[in-house]
Amino acid sequence: MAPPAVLSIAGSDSGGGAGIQADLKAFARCGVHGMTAIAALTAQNTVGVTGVHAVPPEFIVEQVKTINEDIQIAAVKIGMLGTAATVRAVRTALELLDPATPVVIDPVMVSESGSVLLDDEARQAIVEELLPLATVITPNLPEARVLAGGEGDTAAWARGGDPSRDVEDLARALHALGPEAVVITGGHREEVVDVYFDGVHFHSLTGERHPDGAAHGSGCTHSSALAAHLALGFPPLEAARHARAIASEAVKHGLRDLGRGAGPVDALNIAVRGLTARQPGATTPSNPPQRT
Ligand SMILES: Nc1ncnc2c1ncn2[C@@H]1O[C@H](COP(=O)(O)OP(=O)(O)O)[C@@H](O)[C@H]1O
Ligand SMILES: Cc1ncc(COP(=O)(O)O)c(N)n1
Repeated sequence: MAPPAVLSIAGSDSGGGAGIQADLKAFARCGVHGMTAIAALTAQNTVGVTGVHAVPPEFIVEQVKTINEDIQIAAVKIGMLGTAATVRAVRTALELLDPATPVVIDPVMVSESGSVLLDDEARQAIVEELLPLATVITPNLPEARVLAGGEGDTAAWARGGDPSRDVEDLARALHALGPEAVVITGGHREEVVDVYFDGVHFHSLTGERHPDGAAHGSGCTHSSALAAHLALGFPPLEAARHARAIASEAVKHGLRDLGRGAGPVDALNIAVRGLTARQPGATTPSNPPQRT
């Protein structure tokens, strides 16, 4: 029997750390088939984003429509969207799907390296067009503050929004925007606790804090793992617990020395696989092949 097939509608990170590239690794880690509708292209490395290229809205819809005509989509994860036109295209695409399809929205605003990935009109469009359709939304703490603030702009990220609002207060405000459940992820807090709220109960999802320096893509990995577990049949709270554990493990195995900036998470622990697969005498970056 084929594994569940999960769709990521998100941006491409050319450096392979976050976005679609992290999503596919997380899907593979969870044992689901990954599919993609690329919503934006970024020229990006671990240090920053030098350019963003929007995808024509009708082509975003076409990617989803074509998949949906042939493959049963067991869950959707939505990541970086960038512009309001892209948000509206994603809304149109979601309307093509079975309304029972679980939808996880990671409202990506700013990269780990500090580049703004969502304009203000798009942020408002996400609140109005997408959050009411979500099964689970997964903002990190600064994103939660900006979304719950209503007013303000994405640059409020840098100022941290209103720090006086506690996490539970923020989760209540975000739940009122329409999603069935909210997970405020904990990577930006001293204690890495993800706070889950389903409109009635709060749950603290705890675990070890792994060293900083390799969390680029942690939010993408988390939301993709959550969508994968919904596709595998887990209830949202259990899916969020698994997602926290998988994202945390990906931070632990993150590629801290890959570039000059925050290293990418690694949900597949590729470095260890490479070491075990490498044959004695095989070429390594410190022993490059000679040009003839
Ligand atoms: N240093 C860390 N140690 C363990 N888990 C982490 C760490 N940083 C982030 N995580 C986990 O990764 C997931 C994504 O969190 P976060 O970093 O807040 O998202 P984002 O990448 O959107 O800022 C969460 O489940 C969080 O608990
Ligand atoms: C295409 C794309 N999508 C999402 C992120 C956010 O991930 P992070 O905050 O870990 O940099 C990113 N940097 N690039």
